[in-house]
Amino acid sequence: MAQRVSHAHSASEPIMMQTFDNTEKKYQFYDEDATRISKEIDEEIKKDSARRKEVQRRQVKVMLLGQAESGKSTLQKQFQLYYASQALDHERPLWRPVVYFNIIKAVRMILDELDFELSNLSLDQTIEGEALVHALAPLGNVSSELSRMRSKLLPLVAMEDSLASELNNGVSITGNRSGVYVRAGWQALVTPLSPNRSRTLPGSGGPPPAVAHVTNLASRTLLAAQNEVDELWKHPAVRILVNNRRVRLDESAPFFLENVRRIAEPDYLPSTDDILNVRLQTLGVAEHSFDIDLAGTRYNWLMYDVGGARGQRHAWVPYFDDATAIIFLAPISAFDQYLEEDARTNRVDDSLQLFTAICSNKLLKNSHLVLMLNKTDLLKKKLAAGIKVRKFITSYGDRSNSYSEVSEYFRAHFIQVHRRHDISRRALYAHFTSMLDVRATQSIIINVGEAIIRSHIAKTGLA
Ligand SMILES: Nc1nc2c(ncn2[C@@H]2O[C@H](COP(=O)(O)OP(=O)(O)OP(=O)(O)O)[C@@H](O)[C@H]2O)c(=O)[nH]1
Ligand SMILES: [Mg+2]
Repeated sequence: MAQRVSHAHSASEPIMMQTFDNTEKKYQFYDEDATRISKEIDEEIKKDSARRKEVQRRQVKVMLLGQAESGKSTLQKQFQLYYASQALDHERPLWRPVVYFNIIKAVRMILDELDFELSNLSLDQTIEGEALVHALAPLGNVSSELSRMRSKLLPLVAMEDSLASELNNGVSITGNRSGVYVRAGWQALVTPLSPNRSRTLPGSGGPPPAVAHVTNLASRTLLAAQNEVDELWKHPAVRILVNNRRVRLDESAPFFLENVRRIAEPDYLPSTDDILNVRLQTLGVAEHSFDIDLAGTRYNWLMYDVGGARGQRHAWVPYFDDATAIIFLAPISAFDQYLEEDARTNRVDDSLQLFTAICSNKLLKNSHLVLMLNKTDLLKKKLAAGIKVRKFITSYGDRSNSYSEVSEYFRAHFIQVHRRHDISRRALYAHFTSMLDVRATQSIIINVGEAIIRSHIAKTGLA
């Protein structure tokens, strides 16, 4: 067996050699070809990687950080208004259900509070309680008047959960005093495709029928109940409760309730002010993208708007290590407020703690840092209404309760945190802002935007 094989082997040797020679040539041919192709692929990979690097170098990643209700999403809208106003216009009709939702939630909260206060009035022995009894006394018995309004408002209030559930992608949420939570990027559900959009958006051609249906129903119900909404908001008992801060409405509620007749019009289209005033809690992280031109070069601006409540903050970290810049928002009007998620923590204290964590975070050591001391308009209003800072922040002591002194006091605290805890001793760019003021905010946006891009250029060596 072995021999036969050996014989067969030797007999076929020349042929085999011949074959081998040919294969060699073929291999050489293949080798040349493969080398050329491989070189081409290498070149392509290099070019592709250079292209990607170039795209990345032109990409500016900005994170908006701060506690819940600090104004992050409002700042995002202001950026959108300045750099991608077409996209905002495109979205305009889709803010309708959210505006309706804001009104309905406020009406429901007022009615709940009226019920609670009027039935517990005689039980409240505190100074505030007695003051309230005293203030309400001249109104006489308002119960029947209020219950008439309540029954007229019932169909409107009944829409809160279905509206929230549609905006919340079908997740049914029971309304409660602390508010209804709406998921991140709700536009994903109701916004048609447009350029300069959030990444999560589908390419649908308009709001799905369920959202459109519930929006139209809310619109009709509001049209029918607008007189009662107006009457309720202007009712002396409600005025007293609001002025005595017994009803804790969302900050934007007065704006919408005062504008209810305009909003109840059947052809209502949300104005820019409406869009800026709307309160919609962000859940998770929403990415927004638009282009910014600076000195003839186009930069792709990626803005990350995060949920600021304590339970949301863990979702921020994965975005930290390549963040070009952090814009930290601290609402300094919140000195008399406490966290919704922890009623013992003063909101300004929480902002200072959060800012300490951001300044000392190693992953953020190379990020450009901007601080916005926001809601200065509300701070001015609160101080003008006689609310004393020292009542809530004892260390404020006997300083004057004037806007200039109070705002400077808060600024100094944030600057001190930065000085003590900043990990890389970088510069801090601080601004006083009022995010509802379009003109003032736009000029800050231009400033901040350019400073961030310049710092990006300096770090990446881009020209
Ligand atoms: N008066 C006043 N209201 C503001 C200002 N900035 C934001 N608001 C309002 O404050 C509310 C909360 O603002 P958002 O932008 O939703 O807050 P946020 O930081 O995104 O909150 P989360 O998404 O929960 O983290 C909205 O109703 C805004 O209209 C401001 O400078 N002044
Ligand atoms: Mg938000």
